[in-house]
Amino acid sequence: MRLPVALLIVLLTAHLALAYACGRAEAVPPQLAMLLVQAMAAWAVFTRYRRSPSLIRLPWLLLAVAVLMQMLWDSTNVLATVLGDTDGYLAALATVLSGLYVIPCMFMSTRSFTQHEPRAVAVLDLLLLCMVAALVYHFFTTLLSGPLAADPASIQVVVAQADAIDFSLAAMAIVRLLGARSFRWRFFYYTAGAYLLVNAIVACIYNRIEMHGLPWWAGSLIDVPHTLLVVLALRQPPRWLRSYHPSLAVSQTIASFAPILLSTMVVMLCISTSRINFVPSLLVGASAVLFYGLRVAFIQSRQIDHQRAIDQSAWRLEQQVGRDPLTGIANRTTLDKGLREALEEGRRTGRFCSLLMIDIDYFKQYNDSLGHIAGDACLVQVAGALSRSRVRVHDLVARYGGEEFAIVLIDTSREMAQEVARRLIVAIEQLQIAHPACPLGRLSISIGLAAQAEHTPVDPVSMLAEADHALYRAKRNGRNRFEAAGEDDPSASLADASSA
Ligand SMILES: Nc1nc2c(ncn2[C@@H]2O[C@H](COP(=O)(O)OP(=O)(O)OP(=O)(O)O)[C@@H](O)[C@H]2O)c(=O)[nH]1
Repeated sequence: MRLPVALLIVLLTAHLALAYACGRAEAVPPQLAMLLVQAMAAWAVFTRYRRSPSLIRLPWLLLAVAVLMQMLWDSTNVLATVLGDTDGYLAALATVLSGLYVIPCMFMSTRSFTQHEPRAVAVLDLLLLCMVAALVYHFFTTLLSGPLAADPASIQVVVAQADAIDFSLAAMAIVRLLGARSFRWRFFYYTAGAYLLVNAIVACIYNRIEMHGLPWWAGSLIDVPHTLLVVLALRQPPRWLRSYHPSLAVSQTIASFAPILLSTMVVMLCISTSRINFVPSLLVGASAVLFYGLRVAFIQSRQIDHQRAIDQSAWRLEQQVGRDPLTGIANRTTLDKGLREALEEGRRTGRFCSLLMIDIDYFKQYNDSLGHIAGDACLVQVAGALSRSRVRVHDLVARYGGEEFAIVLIDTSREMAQEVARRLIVAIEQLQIAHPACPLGRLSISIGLAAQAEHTPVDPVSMLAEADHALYRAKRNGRNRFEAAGEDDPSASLADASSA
């Protein structure tokens, strides 16, 4: 930091001394010193660019390009003086560069720089800014050539126009500083905003002094914003910049407002240039409005796509949360919810539901003799067979836990549920899953049945307890069978399903 500051002091002193010695601000030697100060500013910004993480590199690069364009603009003026540019080509080129300098500044102050922004939006902004640069050039050249050039009022219009542009650029950067939530972005807008503001003030003073003839020291004014830029870009950022945190609402409002600033600024510019260049101003102004509309349309369509993707993943997540990961059927949470809804529906409509609790017989022995992997595969097979054997699509087949399953049969009477239970026992038999440790030699299930009645509570716990109790009886009574709750009388006990 010490070396650049020392160099800067040498250059600033040299500028003043050379201007004093030459007696003119526009003399070539002092202007060369000024160009070196600008080169230092571009180098300082470029150093920041190289040190920044990739997401924030582009704005620093744009700021460096803006300084380089100013440098190019001043170099063209120096060259015109050295060559004694009689045809005014170099002066015209300087005017073009003064217009182009606006582009990177506007771009860095109005872009959102988010990765989600569609590429088409960046292209539209760039296109609009190129049109603005062309308009500014056209406007300046019309005013400064031909009959209007002799009129002092023309010069005043150009100066006022330039001031309006410079102060708007500074204002845009400062507004972005107030809305930046990340410290790195705040630091960028702080540096850019301070530079653009001082640049606008200096240009405003310089242009007004120039109208009455420049004193020898006036050129040093142009060094001020560039000196500031070197100091700000190389120095440690001030502390308040770290502690300032805009709220999310403020930050979002400013970020979404930035593109409107660009269009508004272009339309205002077009209104003021339309007095001299009516058709080009009208074209650029209309494009600003049209491009803003297109930008909103592009962003909205991208947001609809994002929303759709979010909805899909939320739906997938919901499915996963309510599913048993091994068998893919509903899990205990979904069962509780589905059973409660079925009970409420039954109570409201009088179309009662039934519940089957299903348990695989001797499953511990199955695991012990064939291993847990085979046990898992067996659970998947049983779950598939139960799902295929349900009566209605709305019937809920769930894994209750371990080797226990449950089925909620909507609008199903006790008699119909008994019929379903019988069918399920047969369906598992038909799977013909060998079970060496089972007396039957193949896998079987036992079922406990509970049917909803007028008095059944809507809370699923009591119905689950009833069905579980019936299941316990089915196990006790020999397995491979079903029992219905409330039929404790052995004569009412339902027959072995295989004999049904
Ligand atoms: N492979 C596998 N086994 C499981 C899983 N969940 C529970 N089990 C096993 O299931 C067996 C259940 O055993 P028990 O509760 O004694 O019941 P059972 O052997 O079927 O006897 P009964 O129900 O009386 O016929 C235990 O050995 C558990 O380890 C699972 O996800 N995968």
